[in-house]
Amino acid sequence: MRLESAERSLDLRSPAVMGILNVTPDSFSDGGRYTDTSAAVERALAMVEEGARIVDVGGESTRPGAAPVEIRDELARVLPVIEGIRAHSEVFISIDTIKPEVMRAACEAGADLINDVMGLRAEGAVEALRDTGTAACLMHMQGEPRTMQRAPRYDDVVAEVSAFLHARVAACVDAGVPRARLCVDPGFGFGKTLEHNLALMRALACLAPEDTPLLIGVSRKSMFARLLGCDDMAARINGSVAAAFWAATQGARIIRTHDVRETHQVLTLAGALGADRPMPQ
Ligand SMILES: Nc1nc2ncc(COP(=O)(O)OP(=O)(O)O)nc2c(=O)[nH]1
Repeated sequence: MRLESAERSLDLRSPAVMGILNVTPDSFSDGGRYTDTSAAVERALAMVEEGARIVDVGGESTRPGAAPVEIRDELARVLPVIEGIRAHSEVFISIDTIKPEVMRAACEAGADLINDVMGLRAEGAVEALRDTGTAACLMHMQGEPRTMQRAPRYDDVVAEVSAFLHARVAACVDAGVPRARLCVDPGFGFGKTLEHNLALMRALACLAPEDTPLLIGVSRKSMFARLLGCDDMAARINGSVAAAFWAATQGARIIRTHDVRETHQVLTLAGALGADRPMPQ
């Protein structure tokens, strides 16, 4: 399995680690740490050394209640960082944004993947993907960041999230985007209760369209606070890496994480055990 972009191709026969680089002042777990461009580029290169095969650059927090960011401010945050990483590394770079204008500019600056928590539903987003020739991650969210966690409700969360991911892939393919450039993500914590998140974790192997890589992002999320009783962010790493191991056994191909070294070690173990592929049903 591979994920194709205009300039690079990602081999996903074994799961890839996507290192999170939030260049925001208010991201829920690492906000404010990498607002200086050189510090952000240094962190990106360090994550590559630790085993990241994708670096996910985000300029706008998507946590519940986060303040929206103007296009010009988001561009000012992400473009220098993408250019700086590209000047030093051939690593796959993703841009975590919902705005088509930011997608286009980031891809121009060297990004290979559009990571859109809205599943490319904004007007012009699918066209931006088609025109830039990059890859994309299509994520499910119920509602919008400001309100999504107020009262998430589904008749069948697995069926509804899977149907959404199939529909977004079809929409992109119908618009002329090759399937080989697409991956999908159930969107843990994006309009989901703990029970919804756990149901999706149990059903990972059946969420994505056939031959479409599955990306998951549970790193340090509040689902672990409730389940494991660990409010402290650092204490959530055990749940995060255990979930990464589980996801690999269920066929997930990209694991989005703040803790790159630890996640890479866990996925290396999964590979050594022959466990990083879907278990026979
Ligand atoms: N594809 C994908 N992208 C995502 N982007 C942001 C967050 C939220 O986490 P984080 O980036 O750490 O926080 P913030 O949005 O506050 O910057 N989660 C996902 C996710 O689960 N999947």
